[in-house]
Amino acid sequence: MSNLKSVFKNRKAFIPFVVADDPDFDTTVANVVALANNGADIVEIGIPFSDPVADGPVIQAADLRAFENDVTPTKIFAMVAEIRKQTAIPIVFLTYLNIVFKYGYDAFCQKCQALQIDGLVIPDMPYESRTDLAPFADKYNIDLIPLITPTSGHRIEKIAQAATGFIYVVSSLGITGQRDSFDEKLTDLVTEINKYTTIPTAIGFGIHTPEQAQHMATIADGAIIGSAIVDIVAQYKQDAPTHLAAYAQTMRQALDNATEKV
Ligand SMILES: O=P(O)(O)OC[C@@H](O)[C@@H](O)c1c[nH]c2ccccc12
Repeated sequence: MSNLKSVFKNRKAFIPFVVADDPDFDTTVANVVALANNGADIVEIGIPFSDPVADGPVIQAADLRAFENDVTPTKIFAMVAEIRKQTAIPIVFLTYLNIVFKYGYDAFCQKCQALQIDGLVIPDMPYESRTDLAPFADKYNIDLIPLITPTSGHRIEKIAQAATGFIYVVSSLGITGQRDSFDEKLTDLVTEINKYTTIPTAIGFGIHTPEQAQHMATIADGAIIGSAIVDIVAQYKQDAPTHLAAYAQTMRQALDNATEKV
């Protein structure tokens, strides 16, 4: 079984997202370790890209800070190597296809495997375009985590059936960032996905409070939290790890309180 899929067996998954090299190399390492030690089940590490079409202002600003530090995939692989000295937590990269293409599909996936990166989330790679990268992901046992959105419609069946690891359910249309309310139809979307697959689902986009996380975990198998985490990093900079630890514990508790509704 995919390492990622097995994460969801025992509890609702808490999946925080950080931007690599924001505010710096060492703090990124410390942030991931703090999240891992305080209730995260998978950490999503963002590899900044110059044209992040799906990202809202909070994550775009973090990308810019990382670019000021001359972030590159090579530097991020070195960060993960440091992280791996301290935690075995499952990690997925979130990035855009051009980053992987430029590094080389084979070399990138090989490097991921060497660092125990379990999956890739690539928001600008539609399901239909995954065929170039998929053979390399398969070769090195990397899950390509698909995104399903409220407008995926008739494509849901084939996306769900081909999925490995978990499915990233995008809560609402638009860009990343905090939201105050969510469409009631989200439950129907997850129910529809579950008709076609037993792969776990995690909901992301807009979740920032423990109450929202708990609600999402009654609908799906986990919650992905990005901008709220990146905001804490922006605010506390080198002191972020202790603040992230406290936030992670709150989210962990909220997810543990969730009971399955569907
Ligand atoms: O920031 P939010 O609203 O909590 O959403 C998660 C998100 O940040 C993370 O998964 C993500 C960062 N960049 C993305 C681009 C596309 C899809 C998802 C993402």
